[in-house]
Amino acid sequence: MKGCGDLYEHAKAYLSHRCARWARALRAESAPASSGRDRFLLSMGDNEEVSDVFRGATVWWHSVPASAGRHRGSDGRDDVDDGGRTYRLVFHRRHRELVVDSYLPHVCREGRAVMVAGRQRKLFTNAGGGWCSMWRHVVFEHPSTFDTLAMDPAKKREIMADLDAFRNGKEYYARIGKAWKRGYLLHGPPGTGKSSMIAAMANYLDYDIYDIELTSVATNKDLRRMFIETRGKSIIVIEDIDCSLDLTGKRSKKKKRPKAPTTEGEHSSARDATASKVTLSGLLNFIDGLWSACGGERVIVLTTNHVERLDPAMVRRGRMDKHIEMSYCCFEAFKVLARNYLAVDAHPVFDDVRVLLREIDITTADVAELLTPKRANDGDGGGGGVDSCLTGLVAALQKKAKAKAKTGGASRSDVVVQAKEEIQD
Ligand SMILES: Nc1ncnc2c1ncn2[C@@H]1O[C@H](COP(=O)(O)OP(=O)(O)OP(=O)(O)O)[C@@H](O)[C@H]1O
Repeated sequence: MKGCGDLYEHAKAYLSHRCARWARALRAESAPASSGRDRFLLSMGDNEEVSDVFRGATVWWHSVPASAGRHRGSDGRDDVDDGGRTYRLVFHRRHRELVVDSYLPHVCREGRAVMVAGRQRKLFTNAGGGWCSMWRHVVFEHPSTFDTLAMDPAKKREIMADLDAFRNGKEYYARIGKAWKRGYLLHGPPGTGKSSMIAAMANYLDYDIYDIELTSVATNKDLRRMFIETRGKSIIVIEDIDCSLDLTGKRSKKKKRPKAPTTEGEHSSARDATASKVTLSGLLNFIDGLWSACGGERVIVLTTNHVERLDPAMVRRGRMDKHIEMSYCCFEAFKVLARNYLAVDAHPVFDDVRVLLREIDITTADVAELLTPKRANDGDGGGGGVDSCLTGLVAALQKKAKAKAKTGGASRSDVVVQAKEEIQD
């Protein structure tokens, strides 16, 4: 049946959902006052039977344990099963067309919806296990969404439209003969929201995340194996790709002296990178070699603070299809933060902030921190908390503007600084 590849799983989810609804209805009838919880999971036990009515036709689902033998239909195929338990569907022969053409697709649709609604997304990682190319996971619960992400709304809409086109593009990719995957390169200074963007993308698409610590992957072969073990509907992330390994030029086998690491993080990455035998060509194969087409529906995201350090082969279009610059905080991004952190859309200092942000490079993380209420009731959308956060931000921006003026001459924001000083005098 078209589009019902996981019929057993869909039927199982559908039946659990039906059972739960019936149980709720029964409980409401017998003890309405005690119906506090409305979410619980039920499933059919072995040898149980559940009936269902669809457009006036009654059907019966039987749950058959593995040991009871698998029923082989006239077409030589098993009943709906996962290699263990089987569901056998019984109905009157006059309903055959209705069941095959309408009821089973309905079960698939509903079952899939139940699975999506109840699915816990996962964050997989290979980090922390030494030379380990095994995935371990935790439940993914990052709260970042495109609503909370501070950036230019037009850019945000463009990215969301791009993700929609990808998610709905199965047939398109098949038609043009391209693997169903898309590469995003997120670049920009630290603290501008690259990780937040990845979490927002995962929440928007409802995908799992595979976060690869490249320095913990021993060889190209391990990297390929890890890719094969990832599932569809996932985002595969390699953060800080520029300091993960010395990938520049390894493809051409030139001996390049690695850049001297500057931070402790870069020191340890450099140590691990020396030990890892993953090469640029291994990584390029991982991103879009033949193996990378297996399974489909994968987004690959690379992040870097130094896009200029990356090998052009790695970031060329077709491999990294969309380059997204996460830049310093602009006024539009500030407005998102002000709404989310302080519940304000307008304030007398907004004009000052607009002028200052045009001149001053400040990360979104820094602005977010300055807008974080410092006392319990500050963030309730009114009162002194809002004023003190916003004036604190303006003061910080003015300080930066002054420092910039000292080193680089006057700027438009000096006008604001001067005006403020005049008022204070
Ligand atoms: N664009 C943004 N929108 C909302 N919050 C942001 C944004 N940028 C930064 N932040 C805030 O700053 C924190 C750090 O941001 P994030 O980790 O996403 O930045 P990053 O660019 O990935 O940094 P790094 O390059 O150091 O990994 C986030 O937890 C969030 O609170």
